[in-house]
Order: sequence, then structure tokens, then C-alpha cells
Amino acid sequence: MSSAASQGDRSGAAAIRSVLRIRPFRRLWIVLGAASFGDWLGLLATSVFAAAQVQGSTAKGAAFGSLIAVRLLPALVLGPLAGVFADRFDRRWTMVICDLLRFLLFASIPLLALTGASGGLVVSWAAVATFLIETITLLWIPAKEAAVPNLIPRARLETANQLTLITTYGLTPVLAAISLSVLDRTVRGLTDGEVPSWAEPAQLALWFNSASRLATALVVAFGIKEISRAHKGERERAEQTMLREFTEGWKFIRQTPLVRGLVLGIFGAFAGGGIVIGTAKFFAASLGAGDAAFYLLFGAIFIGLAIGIGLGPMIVREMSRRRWFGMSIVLASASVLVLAFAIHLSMAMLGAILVGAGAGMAFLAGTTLLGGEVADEVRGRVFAVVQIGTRLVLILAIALSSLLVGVGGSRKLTIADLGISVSSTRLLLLAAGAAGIFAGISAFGQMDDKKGVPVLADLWGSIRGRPLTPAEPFVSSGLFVVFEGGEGAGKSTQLAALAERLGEQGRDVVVTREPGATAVGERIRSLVLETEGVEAPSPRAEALLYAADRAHHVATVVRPALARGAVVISDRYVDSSLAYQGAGRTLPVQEVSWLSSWATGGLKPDLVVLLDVDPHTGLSRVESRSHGADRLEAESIAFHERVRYAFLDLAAADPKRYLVLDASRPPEQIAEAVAHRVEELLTDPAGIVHPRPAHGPDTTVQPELSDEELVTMEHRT
Ligand SMILES: Nc1ncnc2c1ncn2[C@@H]1O[C@H](COP(=O)(O)OP(=O)(O)OP(=O)(O)O)[C@@H](O)[C@H]1O
Ligand SMILES: Cc1cn([C@H]2C[C@H](O)[C@@H](COP(=O)(O)O)O2)c(=O)[nH]c1=O
Repeated sequence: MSSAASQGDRSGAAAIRSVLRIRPFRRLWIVLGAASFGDWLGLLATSVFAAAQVQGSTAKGAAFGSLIAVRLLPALVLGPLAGVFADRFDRRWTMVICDLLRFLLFASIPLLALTGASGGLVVSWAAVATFLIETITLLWIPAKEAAVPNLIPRARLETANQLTLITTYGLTPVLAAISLSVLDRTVRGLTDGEVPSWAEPAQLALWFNSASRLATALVVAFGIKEISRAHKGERERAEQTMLREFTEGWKFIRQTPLVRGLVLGIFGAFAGGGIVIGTAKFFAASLGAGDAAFYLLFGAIFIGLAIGIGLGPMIVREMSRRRWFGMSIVLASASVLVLAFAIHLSMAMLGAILVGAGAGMAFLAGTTLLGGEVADEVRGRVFAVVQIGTRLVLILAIALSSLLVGVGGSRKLTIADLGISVSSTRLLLLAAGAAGIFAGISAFGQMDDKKGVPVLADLWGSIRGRPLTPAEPFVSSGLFVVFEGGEGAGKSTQLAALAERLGEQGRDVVVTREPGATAVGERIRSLVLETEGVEAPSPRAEALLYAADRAHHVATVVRPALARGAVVISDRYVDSSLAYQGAGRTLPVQEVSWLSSWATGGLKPDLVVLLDVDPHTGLSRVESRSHGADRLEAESIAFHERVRYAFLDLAAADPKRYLVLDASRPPEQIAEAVAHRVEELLTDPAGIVHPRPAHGPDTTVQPELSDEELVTMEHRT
């Protein structure tokens, strides 16, 4: 395992430990885990139990199916009110009362069977009780979801959601299925197949489900009092009608771009998932595989979900969660397209794993964003809409897609006489994938918090632990010119000449330098350059010191001057760090670039004048100065050669922004060439190659040397 991966594992485990150290959350997580296990047992058991009460395969199928359908129905009837409940009433007591009712209802099903009631009556009551339980669950979920963000700091919300989702949808259903089958075997083994009705595993499971709900109610009532909200504005809420609260909730969702984007995206992802489920059987058949392939594909989706939820945050690290959400939906949808084009089971399996991973990451990012960014007052209503909407979208998508595929069969549509045949299942997957990509991109557009930052570069940077930073909002009406070059290239000489010329024209000119333009910078300058009585900073410390000088310099000198319209002329800027610390000290150039980009908030010069000089010539020029060589001047010729070629490579990578001049020419000629270029920029601002901040923030990082460029450079020295 690579060290980065093991580091990720360690930090993942540490994050889980730290979130479990929060007592109210730990208690809630344990009790919800038990309750979720009970619910899965109950879901499996009620269905099996109902089927066991009637005779004949048709009746058994109908009993099983109707119970599952009944679980989904309440969303239609009571859904809209659920969120209002969660926001209006104390969430702890809402949860407690709901769980007590569910305890009684779950227990009532096996209890009725024990009284010797007829099979039909037991099934009917099981259906009614299930309907009521689901109705109550609809009230309980938004109250719980809205309460969790109040128990933990925002920074740990994602880990908390990871834990909860993996427990609810990963561990407990598997555990429940295994437990039920082990229970069934054990009970049958112990009783030689003569199981008394009270010991039927399905009945025992229902008892367990009932008991787990009682336990949840007690723990929440007495052990997690923190769930009770400090009722801000309670009086105003009491004065509002429930109808008003309901319409306000909808208005909030409609009018808040982030929430609208999240809700749309989640619905889109569920619709895609529903279509995959609805077409899965026919799809497996279209691969020429049977039922086994169908189950394999299903399993693959769940494996993908677990990967997305469990590993997603470790992969994207510091990436903006808003961006991650949109990208995950696009990933899931694009993977549906992979399914549509799959020609072999292995390709379909890969597609299914990616569908699951994208959906899992989107679900995790979406829940975390909703929990962290939606105000407590409306959170219950927002979660209710998501919960109800996802159920409805899922049911509709499954029903419609299976109907459409069923009507078309897995028949092949032959296009003209071209001999091309397209299965209707695949067409549907194609449409679902395309619609999902559209939903993902629209969601991304609505909630992007790093507008202007290139998406793929940001993703790649985030995976490597260095997400791009958006430029600080800033309008420049000035011009930023930087002089770069090796030691003794003549930067100070040329800078003074240009400043004098522009000053004579009556322009507002600010002459500055790095390091050392400010009081803070002066001290940094002596730390990095003085050799007497100052310990040499290590290469990374040196890079940080130059970056610190730059951050302060840009914030206090450069930006204010540019904002008021001055021409800022700086002796050295970011390129010096890339050349000296990157190429000279051989620190990773991209890391140095990222550091500078962060320090400057993405501010780039409009023009870089590079005075290129052979290091022997440049160093001999500065040797004639009265004071001795500073720390960098004292470096080897090989070091200065690396610096020189790094500057030239930077200029070659972005020629429009650089003016490269031979610094061995007479100073007057150089000054003419510089003045000419600057005049051009001043008279024709359109000639400035950067996107001006007024037209949108400039967010790209400074030009960097690629690894190949660095290697080439090393060879030249
Ligand atoms: N084009 C040139 N030809 C010959 N000598 C020059 C030229 N430009 C500057 N010099 C001389 O070289 C010396 C160094 O010049 P200057 O201080 O302008 O360079 P610099 O790049 O700012 O140096 P440093 O890297 O130390 O900041 C000075 O004595 C200056 O007079
Ligand atoms: C900005 C910057 C500078 N340096 C080095 C380059 C020079 O050797 C000195 C500055 O001296 P000068 O006489 O003012 O040119 O510092 C660096 O290594 N990294 C940087 O980012």
C-alpha cells in the first residue's frame, strides 16, 4: 500500500474515532444501528410472514408484493406534512413518540397471529400496521436527519454521515439477511421442523424489530437530550399555521439555488437508479446472461455504493463538496451510458460499480451539504421533500421503465437495412444516462462555489491534495509589470528607468520588490538572504518564507495600488519562487506554484519582463558591489544555470505574457524595448493577455514546469 493511501486510511480512522467521541452522536449511532438492523429484519420478516399466512403461489406473491407496495404508499399521502412536523415540534419528542408507536405496531403483528386469528386477517392487519409504521417513519426521518447536524461540528458532519449510511445501507441489511437465515436454520434444527408458531423466525424477527424501536425511544428520551432544539423564534412559529410553514418550506427550496440544485441532482440520480433497476432483468437478458448476471449486477451496484461512500472523501480530499456532488451525478450517469453500450458482462459489471460509486458519493455529499448548509429552522422540511421525492421518483422510474421495456420487450429495433439492431432496454439506459448527465451539469452550474476554476484541473489538484483556489474577487484598473531574471541581470536598473519614464507621463507608478517591500517583508528578507548570524532556512521553510512575504506584499501593496489604477512595477514575483525554490532547490515545482497561487489569491502579472543573462556575467556584475554575496548569490553556478533555464521555460510556456530580452545588450536598448511593450499595453488594454478581473476572476495557477521540462532542464545544466 502506498504511503499516501495508508495516510488516507489513518486519517479516515482518526476521523471516525473523533466523531464517535461525541457522546450524543455515539449513542444515536449505536441505537440507530440496532434499529436499522431491526427494520431490515422486519422488512424481510413481514413480507415472508405475510406470504406464510396464505396458501398457493399466486396468493403468496400477492401478499408479499402488496406489503412492499404498502411501505411506499404513505409518502404520497402524508409526505408533505412530515417536514412541517420536524420543524415545528421538538425533534426529540417527535422521535420518541414515533418510536413508541412503531414499537406497539411491530409487536401487534405477531401478537395477532398468536391469538389464532385467520391468515387473511393477520395479513390484512400486517398491511395496515405496515402502512401506519411507514407513515410514522416519514415523520421520524426528517426529525432525525434535521437533528444530527446539531449534534456534531460541521467539519465532522461528513464522517458522521458516512458512518450512518454505511451502517444503515451496508452493514445492517447484510447482517439482517444472514441473521434471519441462521435463525431459521437454528429454530428448524432445534424443533426438528415442528416450529411452534410463536417461535417462527419471521415472528421472532418482528419481536426484535419492535424491541429495537422501544430501545431507540428510551435512549433518545433519556440519553440524548441534546436533540431537543433550543427553540429560536418558537412563539412566531406557534403563530404560523402549518399550511403557511409548508408553503414557506417549498418557497425556500425553490428560491435557494444550492438547495434547488441539490434536490434536483438527488432526484436525477434516483431516477437514473430506478431506470437501471427497472431494466435490469431485460438488460441481463440482452447480455445473453441469465438470472445470475442480474444478481451480479445488483451486487456490483451495492459494492460501488460502499466504495463511493466509504472511500469517496479520501479520494477527493479537500475538493469543494458542491462541485463533488455535481461531478458524482455526472459520473453515475455517464456510467449508465457505459451500461447502455456494454457488450460483455465484465463491462456491464464495471459500469454498475461506477453507477453505484457515483450515486453513493452524490448521496453522501448531498446529505452533508443539506445538513451543513440549510438553516435549522427549515431543515426538517427540506429533508422531508428529499425523502418523499426520492421515493416517488424511484417508484415512478422503476414502474415506467419496466413498463416501457416490457412493452418493447427486449426486442431489437432493426434500423432500415443497415443490419444494426438496437435493444429497447439499451435505448432507455441511454436516455437515462443522458438525462442524468444533464441533471448533474445543471446542479453543478446552480451551486458551483468556485466559478471560473477549471473543473478537471481542480479535481486532479484535489486528488493530489492541492485543490485550486478561486481568485479573490478583485477589480483592477491598473497594470502589473514584473521584472524577472537571474542575479545581476539588470532588473533594478530597468525598473528604475521604466518608473522614471512613466512618472514623467504623470502616471501613478508604484515601484516595489520581493522580498522586502514591507516591514514584514524586510524581516523575511533578512531571514532568507543574510548569511551572518542567521541560520539557513531549510528549502521548504525558505519557500514558505518567500510565500509569506508575497502574501503580505500582494495584500497590502500590490492589490490596493492596482485597485486604484496605478502601474505597479515589481522587482521579482512568483516566477522567482518557481525558478529558485523549484528548479534551484529542486522542490516540486507544482507545489511551489500552488503555494504562490494560494498566497496571491491567484493574482497574475499583466507582463513579465524576463532579462536573460548568463549566470557568469550576471554574478560578475553583482560581485563588484561593495557588500558580499547574499545566501542565494553564493549558490553554485549549476544552481544559477537551473534558475536561468527555469525562467526561460516559464516564458516559453506562456509567450504572450512574457517579454524576454537579452540582458547583455546595452541598458538603453533594453529600456526602449520594455517601454515600447508597456506603452502598447497602456494604450490598448485589450492587449493585456490575462482575463482582467473585471471580466471575471483569474483563477488559474502560475505557469508551471512539467516534469519533462524539469528533466530537460537538468540535462542542460
Ligand atoms: N545591460 C547591462 N549591461 C551591463 N551592465 C549592466 C546592465 N544592466 C545593469 N548593469 C549593471 O549590473 C549591475 C547589476 O545591475 P542591477 O542591480 O540592475 O541588477 P539586478 O538584476 O537588479 O541585480 P540583483 O539580482 O542583485 O537584484 C549594476 O552595476 C548595473 O549597473
Ligand atoms: C522573490 C524571490 C527571490 N528569491 C531570491 C532571488 C535573489 O537571490 C534574492 C532577492 O534578491 P534581489 O537582489 O532582491 O534580487 O532572493 C527567491 O529565491 N525566491 C523568491 O521567491
